[in-house]
Amino acid sequence: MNDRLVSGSAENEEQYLELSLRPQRLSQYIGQDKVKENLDIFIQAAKMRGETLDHVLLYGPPGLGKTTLAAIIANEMGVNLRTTSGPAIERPGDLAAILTALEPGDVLFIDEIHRLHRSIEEVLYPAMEDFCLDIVIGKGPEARSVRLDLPPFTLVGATTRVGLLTAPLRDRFGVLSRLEYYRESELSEIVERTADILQIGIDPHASAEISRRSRGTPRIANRLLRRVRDFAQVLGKEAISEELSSEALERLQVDRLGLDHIDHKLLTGIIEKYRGGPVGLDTISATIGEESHTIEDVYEPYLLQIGFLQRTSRGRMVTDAVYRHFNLEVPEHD
Ligand SMILES: Nc1ncnc2c1ncn2[C@@H]1O[C@H](COP(=O)(O)OP(=O)(O)OP(=O)(O)O)[C@@H](O)[C@H]1O
Ligand SMILES: [Mg+2]
Repeated sequence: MNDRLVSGSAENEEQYLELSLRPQRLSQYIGQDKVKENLDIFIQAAKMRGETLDHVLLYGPPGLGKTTLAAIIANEMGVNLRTTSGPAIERPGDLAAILTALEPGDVLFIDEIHRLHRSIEEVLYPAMEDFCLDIVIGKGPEARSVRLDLPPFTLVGATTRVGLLTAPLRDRFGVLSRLEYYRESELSEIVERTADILQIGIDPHASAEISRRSRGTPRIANRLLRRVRDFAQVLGKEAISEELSSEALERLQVDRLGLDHIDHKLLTGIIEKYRGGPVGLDTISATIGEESHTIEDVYEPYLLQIGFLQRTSRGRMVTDAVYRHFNLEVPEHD
């Protein structure tokens, strides 16, 4: 799935590139206006009171800027950012070690927080609520619990699957921010900003075209831009013209809505084999050979967002828009 050009997740080498592309301040963070306005107020208020910022949960599809925002929060608060992730914390002791090493006010970023083990979550509850740790020393009848004070800190959690978070954990976040897919105009701004950093010129029509094909996702926009830049470089061009970008995007086989061969397989599969649906997720999964949870987390959200798929109680259905997109005759409805 990671060799997919329009995948929202980051490939390995990409993670390094992204570091240099990440905006550092809230004012440079494009789009997500509501999330930004709220955070701005909460950050200012916390700073005025000289307190730490309340715990923040960021959720939404991959590549929309959760990690970026976590770093911005730390920057704006003027504190250190400590980064870890749900799967990286294997034992309660690992988390205890991280928490006791924090300095007052620090931001602790836990990526993929839905993957934290339950026993580790329980360590987190008193830490988030009362800034303390309850540790058990010894075993059996000798065992006793010791309470350790922690410095006040801000937990920033990120997840693509907020539904998997337990209620007690979710309830301990004071700020819940849902990131949305970006508008085309916002993506164009992001593409132009990135082109600037990469020191290549770009025609506004070209950045608009890249944005249209980026599934509302900055990571994909930046990735398509880099691939288009490769074409420009090889052809010895100093700027990306409209013509060059359309030709390059055509060759990259990302269609005009940013759909690739897997989306095509999924959508035409439902049309050809199940007359447009409804059809169950597991059946789709077997038909196209992708795991159900991958379909649910990775492929489906954007197709739902653009109104190409509908979720019904009896399964998934394609909409008329899909038939039109593939130049197929729209079936009659009764
Ligand atoms: N609002 C934004 N303005 C400018 N660039 C952005 C914005 N949001 C994201 N980006 C760029 O998109 C890329 C991906 O963002 P980021 O890594 O923060 O996404 P993410 O939500 O953490 O993804 P994942 O769920 O895979 O962890 C980064 O290179 C970042 O520079
Ligand atoms: Mg991230």
